[in-house]
Amino acid sequence: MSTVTGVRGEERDEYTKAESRWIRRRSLRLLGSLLHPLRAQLWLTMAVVVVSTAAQVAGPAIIAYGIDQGLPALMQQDWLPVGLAGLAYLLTGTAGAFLIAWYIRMAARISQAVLIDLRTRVFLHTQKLSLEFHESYTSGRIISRQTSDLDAIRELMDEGINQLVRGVLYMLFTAIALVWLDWFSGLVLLVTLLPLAALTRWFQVRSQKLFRRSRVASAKLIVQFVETMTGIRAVQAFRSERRNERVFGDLVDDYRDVNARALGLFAVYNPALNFMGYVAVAGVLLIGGFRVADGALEVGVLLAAVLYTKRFFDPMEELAMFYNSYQSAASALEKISGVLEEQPSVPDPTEPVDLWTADGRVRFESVEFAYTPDRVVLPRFDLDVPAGQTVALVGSTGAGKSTLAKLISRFYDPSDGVVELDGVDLRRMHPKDLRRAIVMVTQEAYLFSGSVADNIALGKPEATFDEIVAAAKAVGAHEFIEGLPNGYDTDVNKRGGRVSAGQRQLISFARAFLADPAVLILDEATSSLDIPSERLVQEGLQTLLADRTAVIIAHRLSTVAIADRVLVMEHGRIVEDGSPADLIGGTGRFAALHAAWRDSLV
Ligand SMILES: Nc1ncnc2c1ncn2[C@@H]1O[C@H](COP(=O)(O)OP(=O)(O)OP(=O)(O)O)[C@@H](O)[C@H]1O
Repeated sequence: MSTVTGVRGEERDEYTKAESRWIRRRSLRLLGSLLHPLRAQLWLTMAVVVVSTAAQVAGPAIIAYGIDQGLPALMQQDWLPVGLAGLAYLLTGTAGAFLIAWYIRMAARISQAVLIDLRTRVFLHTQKLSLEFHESYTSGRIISRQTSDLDAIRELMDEGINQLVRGVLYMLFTAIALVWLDWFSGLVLLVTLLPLAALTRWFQVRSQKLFRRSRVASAKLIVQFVETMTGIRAVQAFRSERRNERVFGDLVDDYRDVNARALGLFAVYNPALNFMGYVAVAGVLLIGGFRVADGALEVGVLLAAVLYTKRFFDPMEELAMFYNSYQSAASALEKISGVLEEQPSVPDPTEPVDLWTADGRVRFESVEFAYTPDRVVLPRFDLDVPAGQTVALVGSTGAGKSTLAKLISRFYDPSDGVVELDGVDLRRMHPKDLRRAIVMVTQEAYLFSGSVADNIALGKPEATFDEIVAAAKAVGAHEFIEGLPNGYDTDVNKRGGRVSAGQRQLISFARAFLADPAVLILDEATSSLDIPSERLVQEGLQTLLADRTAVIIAHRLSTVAIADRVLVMEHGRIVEDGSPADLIGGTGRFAALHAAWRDSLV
């Protein structure tokens, strides 16, 4: 069922029967795996709710006994039956209340356990998924999974199931009690149930469609919100607030319309439900009344029948609501189970090769790469980077530089051929060894919330403070860090702790220096730095590159100059390969590029 495996087909409105079945099974499997560890508690909770509902339903039958048996006896000065009835009523009521309290508490505990398990699974799993997944599945969608979808499931677990179990049991026991007490009144109730079933079906079909559309509309709102906020710099730079306002306004309108229509359905269904309840009670009372007059029915039984009929309709409204929270939760579970079904496209090896210390020789052998099968981005090529060499990758935008870098860091696997580190296929290396041996420093030099020291220590979590300071000193970051309000303890994402683009890079250099990988891949920031910052970064870079293999996606002339070797890429091919001096002296593309660069500096 490749059309709906993982997150494929998630955005679709309609599915074929086979696809729906596949998705439903996947959701059920997930639900099963979540509930399995809790099965003992589940059984106990079920037992408690059954007994407590039975205790609650016993009320009217006890009243009937009290009236029909107790009152005549009381007239004969025998107060025992009435006393017994009163006591039994009180006892069942008290027991029912205590058991319900117990049930609610246990149900809440189960629902909390399930939700925390699910939330953790989604977080850990999405974190583990390869870059390929995250490049196409936007953060807006992931946030939707973690927020509104988990909320929908929480709502169902906390309120919906509670209502369903208690409601269904209540109706079932009430119906049984009614039939047992007086089957004829049961028959009257049954007759009113037929139009009610038709009405409920009508409501379900309509509300299902509308609620599905409402969920799609709300997910779109979240995605639009997240995209605008993540791109807030571009939004403000291009003054696209107006446009976003319009798009957001349209989405809000859609959302409001569809919700208004869904709520309109309740405006029909709920009053109709109430009305049917009144009709049923009137029917039971009228027919029962005649039978009492005929002496075919006792008054107490009639009263109990009326009470049962009335109570039968009580949970109905909540059950109709349940259907919608069930729908939301089911669709949320479908999506979450899809995300959890996704597998990392770069799987961990089953039998990893031991490569504790790496020298840093990188080799591409007969490698070909395509993101999608229909378009080869890197046509077949070989490349050998000896240990310790600094290679600068240059080329026009879209030439494939980042793609090559991503293959070395194994964010992707080649479509064909092998990428090796010290003669070992990257696919056979343990992820821990791989991450220790090969580190990629990305353009944006991402800093996480926390202190500067924490951010540097990401490179080596067990590092001592002295090691952190030594790393910062080595790349020339120590001085500016000392100058921050709280030095190494400054929180980088708090007001006052903000650091400049160049400083950000220095921190990420210190992080990489501390990690001390055999191979460093660096996507140089394109944003231009002022001259002092540029010099600082350049010096930091030199220290960082010493004694290791380095592949730099170079955007600066000064960086290319310190490289041992330059690779010029064009349309996915390496078109020139040589030392900077040789290439500058030649007549190739790099010579032209270099001349243009130099001119731009004048
Ligand atoms: N995740 C992706 N899915 C599909 N195609 C991609 C993906 N990433 C890049 N490409 C395509 O692969 C080609 C090479 O892109 P790549 O990012 O490697 O270029 P680059 O040389 O690093 O460019 P730049 O200097 O602009 O970053 C481009 O044509 C791009 O459209």
